[in-house]
Amino acid sequence: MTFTEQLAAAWQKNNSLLCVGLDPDPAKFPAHLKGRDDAIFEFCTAIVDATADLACSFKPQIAYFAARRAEDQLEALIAHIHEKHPGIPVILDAKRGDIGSTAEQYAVEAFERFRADAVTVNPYMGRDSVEPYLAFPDKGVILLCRTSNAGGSDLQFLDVGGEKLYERVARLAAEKWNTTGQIGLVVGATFPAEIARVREITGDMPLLVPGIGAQGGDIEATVNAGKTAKTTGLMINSSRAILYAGKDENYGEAARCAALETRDAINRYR
Ligand SMILES: O=C(O)c1cc(=O)[nH]c(=O)n1[C@@H]1O[C@H](COP(=O)(O)O)[C@@H](O)[C@H]1O
Repeated sequence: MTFTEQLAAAWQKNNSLLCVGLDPDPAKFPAHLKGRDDAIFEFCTAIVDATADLACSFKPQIAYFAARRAEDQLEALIAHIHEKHPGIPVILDAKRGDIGSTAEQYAVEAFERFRADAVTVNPYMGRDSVEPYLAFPDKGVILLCRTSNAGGSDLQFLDVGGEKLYERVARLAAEKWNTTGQIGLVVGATFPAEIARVREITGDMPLLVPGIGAQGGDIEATVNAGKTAKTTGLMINSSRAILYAGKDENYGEAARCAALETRDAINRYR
């Protein structure tokens, strides 16, 4: 099954457009996990097990693992998701971008080492920097387009011959690069007008939309701007608001409540 087929099945099965982001910060872990060698794995698997039936995808952010020499725990976490919750795609958030020969190694890292179903990629270096990921036909490649941070406008809003740079990225992706149907785009929930514009340019392309929850993006505006005719098409990511909803041993339950509330809030506007 390809990433897009898996995602479509998960949207249906869990009646959910919610992507649960896995950004484990040990400084925010409950006290009973502190000091444990496997704390990151333990923390994340409890969140995954508590929310898997409410999510359309999981998105581990690689920096949170690499910064603590915990790539082995990331491997084990993704293996756990595939084994215990088959059918829920894993997007490795790595935001890679480099010349083709190096991109080939990043693709092997994401898809063979970590066994992710999709990876986030920075399109700044152009088509040949994206192609090595597309060589894995079952995998998804999610390109940064209009990011959720304020500074995203520094470059993404530049005029490039009558359109903004993020619009050019969306158009290149939809009209030229997506010959195999593997590409998706990142568009921040903090910019609903741009979500609508990207949807207009890209048809039914899956959009990863971070920025609700901790970054304050509006769920109603996000869903209205980004949903497709089938009322899907979105992976609306929330990380901190779910991960750290609880502070003690019951953090899994608290995460489940936050995920349920978010999934249902999203569904109200579909
Ligand atoms: O690619 C991403 O996932 C991403 C793109 C973007 O424009 N903005 C953004 O916040 N993200 C990621 O989405 C997550 C947002 O986390 P919360 O703000 O805690 O929900 C982090 O892992 C970010 O790295």
